[in-house]
Parts: sequence; structure tokens; C-alpha cells
Amino acid sequence: QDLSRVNKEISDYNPVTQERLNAADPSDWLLPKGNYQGWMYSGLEQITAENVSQLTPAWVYSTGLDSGHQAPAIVNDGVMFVSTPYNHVLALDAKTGSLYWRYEHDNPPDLGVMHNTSRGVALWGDRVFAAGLDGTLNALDAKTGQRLCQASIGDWEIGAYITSAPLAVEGKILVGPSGGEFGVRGFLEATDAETCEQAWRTYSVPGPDEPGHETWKPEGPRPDAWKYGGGSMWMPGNYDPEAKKLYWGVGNGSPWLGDQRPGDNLYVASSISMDPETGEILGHMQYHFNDSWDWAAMNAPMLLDIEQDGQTVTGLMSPQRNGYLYWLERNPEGGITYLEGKPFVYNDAFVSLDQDTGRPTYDPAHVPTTGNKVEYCPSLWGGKNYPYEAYNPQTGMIYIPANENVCNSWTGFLDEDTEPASGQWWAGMDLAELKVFLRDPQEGVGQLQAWNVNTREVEWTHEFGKTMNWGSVLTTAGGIVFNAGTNDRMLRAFDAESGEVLWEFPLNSAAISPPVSYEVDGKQYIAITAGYGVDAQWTNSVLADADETGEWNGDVPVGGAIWVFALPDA
Ligand SMILES: O=C(O)c1cc(C(=O)O)c2c(n1)C(=O)C(=O)c1cc(C(=O)O)[nH]c1-2
Ligand SMILES: [Ca+2]
Repeated sequence: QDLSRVNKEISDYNPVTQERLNAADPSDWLLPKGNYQGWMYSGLEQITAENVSQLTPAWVYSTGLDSGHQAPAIVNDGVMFVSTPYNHVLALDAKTGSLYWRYEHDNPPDLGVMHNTSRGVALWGDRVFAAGLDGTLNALDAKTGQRLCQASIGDWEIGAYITSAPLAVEGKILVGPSGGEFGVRGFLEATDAETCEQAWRTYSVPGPDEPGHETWKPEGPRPDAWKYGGGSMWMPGNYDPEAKKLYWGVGNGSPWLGDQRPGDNLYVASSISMDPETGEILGHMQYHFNDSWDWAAMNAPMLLDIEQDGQTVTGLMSPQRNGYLYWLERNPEGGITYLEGKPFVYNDAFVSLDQDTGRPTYDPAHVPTTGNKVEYCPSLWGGKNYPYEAYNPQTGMIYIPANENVCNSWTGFLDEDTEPASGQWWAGMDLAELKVFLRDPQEGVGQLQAWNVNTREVEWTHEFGKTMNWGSVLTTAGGIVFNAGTNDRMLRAFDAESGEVLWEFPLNSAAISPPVSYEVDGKQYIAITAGYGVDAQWTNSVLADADETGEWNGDVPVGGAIWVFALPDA
């Protein structure tokens, strides 16, 4: 059937090669985070801290859909691709905003998934790869949006839907399904970009005879807990093209209660390195063993150089959902070693981190257990959730979209009535009884924090007040940091050095997608898709309802629109 409506076929499309992906030409935005290292950094410098206050909309395009728009605009040589909730893909002229084509994925009519979002597409050759909530990976003709082939990765009926952006590496398209709340055993799958055939699949929970399987002790209420242990890989990873190593994040354990799956539970709540040819797991850093908070570790660490004992080492950095910022070392063989971890928000469950390994010591009062009501901070959504942090090599700072001051409590139970991986909620807690609250009801929540990579200290913090921050961060060679994601629906520009607010603009809806930058015909653009929904909207309304100060805006408009900004013509 015809899933793509073609308005105007794209002529002379510029095919995407490994060389182009490795080089990350700043006029393009070919990867979810701009480069393989995961920096959310643009080398363009036409828009500067001095002139950013003159930014004006160049064009706006309504997606025609509501709910949470989380995809960055992917831009290849003047052509923009945006994926939406319910898996539409729009191809647009990045300069004018006129539509080339719209692909509407044929999700089953009875599709029901917990997060109906999409975090972007992958480009390879003359194809666009879009995952479906139904668990498919779809290869589209970049010129027309026609579907050329399809792979079945997950199965939404067991809870293995896909929200992640796929990542293209050396002719393979890598993506994993969600399912950490549904008793799905997580995995990452590589699909051949040409044939849509499976190249490899690696489970994040090791099976019998695989290293790490011993961290799933057959001693709890379910001796075979590993079979449905969660650890979904629901965010796109990063890649070291020189060492040819993948870096991916692994999500929470399933169910959420660690005492129902005794042991450390590798590779839940870990960053792992993998061989892109075979999918073999080569190294790991588990941030917190036996995850019991849904804190997960789904965001891959950024690849950057850091200073350690007066030496420059190849490193990894990651502000994790558990509220700690980590400095790690990576070696060419894929090994990952811990250097340091520091809290960027209040965490009451970690008493300390082991100096050599980073392994936390827990305060048992704040570790959820079966049969008990337990309170902990940060909340299950974490000190930050899926939004991307950014790294600016010119300032030497990383910029973290943080949420301080949010805590929660819930009661764990052993669910003996539901089959794991049956598509039914299987987290071992009842969402209807979840209580989300502020540690200090007078204080605000959302922040943008700037940390110096080498001194390992905070340089500045912007506090947004009575709102969460669900916005990914973009930083540029023009000395700017862009961030949206707040309930006042502003897109803001900050001075990258000082944190001063230089510009703000109210979008039609709050934007929870990553801002990006690109260039066409010598002009620099900033693009962001607005469209509030999913957990950002849910947490905001919970906190607005609980607010007693009257300062919390619970009335945020919805609706998807792609916004593109530029400086006025001289
Ligand atoms: O464990 C998982 O498989 C999984 C998947 C997803 C998802 O696919 O969006 C989310 C989460 N967990 C999650 O814990 C979470 O807080 C979350 C927020 C959102 C969102 O889109 O707002 N998705 C997800
Ligand atoms: Ca989860």
C-alpha cells in the first residue's frame, strides 16, 4: 500500500556515507546528537552570543499531531527529516519549510503503548530509517518516503515497542525496543541497511553461559528472573569511529523491585561498550547495582577527552538519571574504568561511591522493597531523564538539563497475577498510588547546569523555578547554549560562558525535542520541534496539581510544530 504521500520528489539527494557520519560537517545534522560522540554541539558560528537576540522565525510547520514530539530535526544537505508521535516522517526543504513527502507508518489500529513518541530517524545511503511503535524498523527511500524493506525488531503486543532513534554505523542500523516496565528482556539489534535482514542481536541481560549471568542469582521469588529482567536499550547510543566501538545505555530492571531479582543484575543501569561487527559486549560501567528505582542508565555516555592526574585520557562523561555526573576512562579495546562521580541533584539513596569503582553504598531506608512503601529522591524520573546534555569543546563545559527537588514514594508488590512480557504493566508497583512531591515545596525544580569537564566543578546554574526541565541542550561554536522543555513553552539562548539569558521566544507548545543547528546557502538555522506530551506533560500536571504556591503552570498548550529560526537578512 502507499504509505507515503509525495508532494514533491527530492532531486539530487546527497547519499550518507560512513565518512560523512564520522566527519559531522556542521552544515548538516546527520545524527541524533549531531556527532557520534554524542556532543549536541554545532561548529557553526554565524549566530553568536552578541547577535542571538535578533533571532526570528524563518518558517514554522505544523505536524498535524499532538502528544510528545521528541525527535531532533535530522538535516542532510538542505533536506530535513522529522519523525513524530505515531510514526509519521516528514521530509522538508530545510530552507523554506516546504514539504517533500510524508510517510505515515501503518501501526496496527489497536496499537497501545506507554510512550507513543519517536526520537528521530537514521540516515544511510539514500535511505531513511524509521522505527515504528509496533516494533518494526522501516527503510524508506529518502527521495519519496516509499518503504523499501522492513525488519521486525520488537513486538508491541509483548510490550516491546520502539521509541528510540535508530543509529547507522558501517552499513548497519542499530536500534532496541523499550519494555522495562513490561518484563521484556532488553536487547540491541543490528539490521543490514540494504536487505533489512538481522545482522546480530545482543541481549542486555546475559543468558546462561554468558559472562554476567551469575549476577542474576536464582534465589528470589522467581529463579528465572533474568528471562524478563528488563534492561531495555531505549535511547540511541554513541560510537567511537577510530576504535570502532559502540557505547550504549541500558535501562531499568523489570520489575522495578530489586529484591525480586537478587544480584547486581548486569547490565541493567549500565553503560556498555560493544563491537559493531558482532554485537559482543566488551566493557561496562554499572552505575547502581540491583536497580530498584527505575533510574536506569538509558542515555549513552558522551565521548570526550578529560584530564586525569595531569594527563589527557580518552574519556566518557555522563550525567545519569540517578542524579550523579560520572567521569570514566575508555580504552581502545572497549574497557571502561571509573574515575569519579559527583551528585548534580540530591540523591538520598546513595550514601557514598567507592573511590576506585564508583559502586554506591545504599541507605536501605530509600531502596524500594517488596511489601513496603518507600520514599526516595530524585524521583523515578531522575535528576534528568532522556533529554540530552551537551558538550562544548570551546568552553570545556558540559550542560545538564536537570530536575532538582522532586521525590516520590510508592509501594512495591510481587505481581503473581500477570504474565511478564504479555504487554501488561509489570513494574511491581501501582502507578495510581504513586506519590510525586517536592522535597521543599517552596523551591523550584528545573535547572540548566554548566560543569567544567576538567576542574569537575559547577560553573553556573540557571534555575527555571516552578517547572521541570524536559529539554535537551544544544551548544554552539558561537558561544551559545539553547534549551527549552519548560512549562512556559520558551526556547531560550544562554551565554555558554556565563549562563546569562540572551534571548527567549515563546513557542506554540513546550518543546521536549532536541534543538539542532544547520546551514543552507551560507545561512545558519536553529530548529526545534514543539509538542508537549508523554511523561513531561504527566509529571508537570502532577506537580501543578500538588502545588500550593499558585506559581506552577499546569495549563501548557499542546500540538506539534517544527520551528526554524535565523538571523534577519543583513
Ligand atoms: O524502561 C523502558 O523501556 C522505558 C521506555 C521509555 C520509552 O520508550 O519512552 C521510557 C522509560 N522507560 C522511562 O522510564 C521513562 O521515564 C520515560 C519517559 C519517557 C517519555 O517519553 O517521556 N519515556 C520513558
Ligand atoms: Ca523505564
